[in-house]
Amino acid sequence: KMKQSGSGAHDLLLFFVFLLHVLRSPCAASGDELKRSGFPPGFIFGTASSAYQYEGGFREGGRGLSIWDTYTHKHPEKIADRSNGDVAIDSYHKYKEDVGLMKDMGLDAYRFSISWTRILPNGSLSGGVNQEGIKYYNNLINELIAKGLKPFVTLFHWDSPQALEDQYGGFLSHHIVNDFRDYAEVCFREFGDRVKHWITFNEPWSYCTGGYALGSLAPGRCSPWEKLGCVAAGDSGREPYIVAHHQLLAHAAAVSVYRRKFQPIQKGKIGITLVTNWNFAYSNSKSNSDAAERAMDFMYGWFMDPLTNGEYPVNMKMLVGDRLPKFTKKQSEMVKGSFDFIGVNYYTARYVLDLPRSNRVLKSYNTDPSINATGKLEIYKLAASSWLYIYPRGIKDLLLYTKTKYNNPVIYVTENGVSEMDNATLTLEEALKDEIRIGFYQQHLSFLQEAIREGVDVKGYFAWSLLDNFEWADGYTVRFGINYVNYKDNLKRYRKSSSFWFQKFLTS
Ligand SMILES: N=C(Cc1ccccc1)N[C@@H]1O[C@H](CO[C@@H]2OC[C@@H](O)[C@H](O)[C@H]2O)[C@@H](O)[C@H](O)[C@H]1O
Repeated sequence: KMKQSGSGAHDLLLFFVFLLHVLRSPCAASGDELKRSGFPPGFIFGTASSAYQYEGGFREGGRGLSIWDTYTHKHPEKIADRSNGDVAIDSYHKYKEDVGLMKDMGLDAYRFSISWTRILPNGSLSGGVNQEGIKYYNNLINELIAKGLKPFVTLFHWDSPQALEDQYGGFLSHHIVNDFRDYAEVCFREFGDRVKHWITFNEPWSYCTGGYALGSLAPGRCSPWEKLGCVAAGDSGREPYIVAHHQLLAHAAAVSVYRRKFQPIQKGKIGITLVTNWNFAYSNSKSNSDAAERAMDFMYGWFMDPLTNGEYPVNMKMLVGDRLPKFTKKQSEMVKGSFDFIGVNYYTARYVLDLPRSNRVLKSYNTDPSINATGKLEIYKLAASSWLYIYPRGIKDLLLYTKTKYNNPVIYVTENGVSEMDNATLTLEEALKDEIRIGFYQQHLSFLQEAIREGVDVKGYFAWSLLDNFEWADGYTVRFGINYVNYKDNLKRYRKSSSFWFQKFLTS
């Protein structure tokens, strides 16, 4: 449950502690101001969003139902304010205004996702292609290009077709590989003449653990004994690994089609977006250092190892055993190297301590790593979202770790941001003053600049998020927007202080 921030004095103390941290950040200390010109020429700055969190119009334009429509309609108790994305922030109708806002801010690009069931309402190609859905995304893409913005398109941001969930259990079945591949091919064909940056999946870690081990995201499955209020009985010790395996195979199948049939002509780039905490040892004991390595392997290596080496991390093979699916030789070769870039979503960090291995019989992704990942005072919890401890230098550490461990891949930071609680007692004017968010971006961009100067091949950065939106389990109770949405007045958009700060930064 979200912790309401305490009294004003508490916030003030935290803010001063936070400022101390800012003053410790290298760039501020060395005095060389953070400037856009400090980034490489051609470096792309954008904002990010996703279909279910922004569009609304859930039954308009021929759209088929996704698992998030079903999950929120059947289980409103799983959402903090019992809300859903039926209307969301109505970008389905307001996208021209939103693109105008991006232009006013001086942004270079916009990362958004395509709703699979707007294109294929029944999930599969045989179920029919929805021309109205194609029209909507053509309109959005054309508007972006007309305003000088580059579209970065995510094919899957958690909104699986309900029809495929009903037909064969969605990502629990290998059948989804071909259906996802077919969906991706329709998008490459219809939009690939203008879309030159494709992201297959957003955060497979979140989908596989939130949806199949933690009960925090649709389809909300987990082992009955996990007592997480899951809405369906699953198997926390097997299903997350099965779903991840099928997402990697589906990703590789889509990349293979793109490289064979479209990339030679359209000359775009394709990748995948992963999320991870920066997990580091609570102390430099061997046991805690090993625990930190396991934490990185179970969250990041789970996908980065197969993508880079064609195999799951040794730590996972050892601790998950025969519950971890195996790649055939052909599958391993398809997954290995199946990207032109990696999208990295960075939000937060964790101290990690070793947990003695338990020989418990009830197996779960949640206990397999045998770690205790915690925040600590040095990692400031200023965000509304209880999991979001702010640790700016974690973005640099994570990017250097990626460069060193995974052969220096091309990287886009595809999400980075911070939230505040929706607070009904604030006036609109007060709600627009998001100084903490400005500090968050100043620090993270400073550490990002350092990582680039130390050789990490980062080509762009996307802030989460352009606008306040439907934040999954937290509904509309937390706000990540650089721009404000007034849920009480026709979803009107207002620029927060951070929106003006970005505009100034982008011309500095
Ligand atoms: N939200 C995550 C990862 C995650 C998953 C389950 C539980 C906590 C955090 N990743 C990205 O973070 C963004 C911010 O996530 C929010 O962070 C605060 C949480 O309390 C809230 O539920 C979540 O939506 C999402 O909006 C993007 O769609 C998603 O790509």
